Amino acid sequence: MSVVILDFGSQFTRLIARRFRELGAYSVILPGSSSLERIRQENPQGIVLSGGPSSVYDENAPKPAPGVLDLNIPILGVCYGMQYLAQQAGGDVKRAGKREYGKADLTEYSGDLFRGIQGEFVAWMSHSDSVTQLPQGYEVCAKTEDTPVTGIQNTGTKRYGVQFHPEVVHTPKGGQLLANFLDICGVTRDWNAEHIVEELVADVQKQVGNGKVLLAISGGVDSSTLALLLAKAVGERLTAVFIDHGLLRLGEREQVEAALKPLGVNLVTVDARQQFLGELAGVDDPEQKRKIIGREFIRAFERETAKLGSFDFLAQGTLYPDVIESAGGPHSDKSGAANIKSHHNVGGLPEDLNFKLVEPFRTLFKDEVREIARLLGLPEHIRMRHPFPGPGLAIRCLGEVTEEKLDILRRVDDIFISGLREFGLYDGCSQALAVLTPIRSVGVMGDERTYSYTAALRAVTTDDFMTAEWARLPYDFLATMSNRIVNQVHEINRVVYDITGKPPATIEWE
Ligand SMILES: Nc1ncnc2c1ncn2[C@@H]1O[C@H](COP(=O)(O)OP(=O)(O)OP(=O)(O)O)[C@@H](O)[C@H]1O
Ligand SMILES: O=c1[nH]c(=O)c2[nH+]cn([C@@H]3O[C@H](COP(=O)(O)O)[C@@H](O)[C@H]3O)c2[nH]1
Ligand SMILES: NC(=O)CC[C@H](N)C(=O)O
Ligand SMILES: [Mg+2]
Repeated sequence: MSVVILDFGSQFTRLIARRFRELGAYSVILPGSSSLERIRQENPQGIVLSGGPSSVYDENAPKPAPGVLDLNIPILGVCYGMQYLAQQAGGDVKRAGKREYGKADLTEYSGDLFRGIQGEFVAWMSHSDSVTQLPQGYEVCAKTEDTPVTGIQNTGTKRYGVQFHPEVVHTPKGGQLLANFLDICGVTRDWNAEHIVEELVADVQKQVGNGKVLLAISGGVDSSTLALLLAKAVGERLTAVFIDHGLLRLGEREQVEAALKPLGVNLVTVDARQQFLGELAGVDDPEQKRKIIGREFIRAFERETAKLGSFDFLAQGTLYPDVIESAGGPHSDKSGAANIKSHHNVGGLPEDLNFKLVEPFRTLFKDEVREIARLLGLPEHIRMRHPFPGPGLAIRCLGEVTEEKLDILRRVDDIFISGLREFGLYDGCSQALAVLTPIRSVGVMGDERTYSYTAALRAVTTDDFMTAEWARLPYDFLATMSNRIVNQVHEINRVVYDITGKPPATIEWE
């Protein structure tokens, strides 16, 4: 039993599934054009038609397969999905006079979808088309000032539509609306992290059969959690490989080895410092750096495979944000989204990959992986560790990466991160980092002129790393950090704090 989400290309389709998971409901995302037979295999109790970039009146507008709308189960259309429902039932959809983008207040709302919801309802909008004529059998159940038809319902056939996106966090009461839809469908809400683990274990076993799995492990949250999951799924047929690419932080190799030991996973550490730094020499373009790192990771795994015996499968702790940001690359999803940066484990992978990838977390978000980690008993200090990107300090050393710059950055980073812990601020940030910029500026120290590098500090708060706010760290703390860095790292004479959110910036600088 499930809810089937038909995807018409919205950026937020995965968020619908995510909200259902949070509400304890099992859902499956299928392409919008899936056949009726395929949809029936999932035994759905309800269907969601997602949003999407097309307009329903376009000649080639994507549509659900014939018969889907005749299924005798509740259907919720979101944005494009609502416009499609309205059009199919004989209503009209046109480019609106007033487009809505961002937050809008519902001026009126009522009906089954809004049961139990009171007070103001802030709805996040992203549309240029609107339902201009209500189809027969439907009534309006929500309005905004600019869009008189913002919600529609046909309680007889149990067809519902909303013009806004209930799945995004910027629609604060959207979760309640989706919960109401689940109730209308009669979905039992007993889906939880335990089920997810069972399902992931079964999927891995099905994919891998009797094969051997090499796990790319970094000591980070995702790959450490994956180690525990894979140990459950394939037991002894698992070998974890940790690459020291020379781009790690101060003392990180020893710390990771010590932290992973108690997990009881068969761990091999590979010293690939020369190889990575050699390949990166002279390269200053961020995308090129990322691609080189992605490729060298794979080459390092291949060399280990040659030593350790054959491995068909390479497991990585890839998450959904890595996939969506790497869109368009050789190992990314063909979602039509823009390429923001090639994450080393997705868009940065070489075309000639000789492993089959095992990536059970590919559709999940960080906080969900942390829930799985809790269930699998990952120690808290690993579970709540800030993420550290696979390309490591290479993407925080802007421009060309050299041993000298890495050494400077390591010392700055260590002062900042230890400082956050010392002042009890580490857990309040989702991620913190230091960047070595290529900017040199004039300073005065000990009455002498200096002409040295600028370091940037960055700390953000976020749930899912898709969007982020810069952390409001106390001025006194920042002052202490600036002081310590300039005093202890002689190559730095200026420290700045990054006060940009994501968007418009990203978390890493490259
Ligand atoms: N030094 C490394 N050695 C081996 N594999 C690595 C290394 N760094 C990253 N990886 C692989 O790349 C994947 C993606 O890295 P990413 O940093 O997103 O995840 P993570 O390190 O597991 O967790 P976190 O996001 O908490 O740092 C990892 O899950 C792991 O499979
Ligand atoms: O393993 C990784 N390989 C990569 O290539 C990579 N690029 C960014 N990140 C991490 O992803 C999150 C979002 O980062 P951005 O806002 O910079 O895109 C942040 O947590 C980043 O640290 C990476 N992790
Ligand atoms: N977010 C959406 O689903 C948008 C639907 C349609 N393209 C519109 O502009 O109204
Ligand atoms: Mg990491």
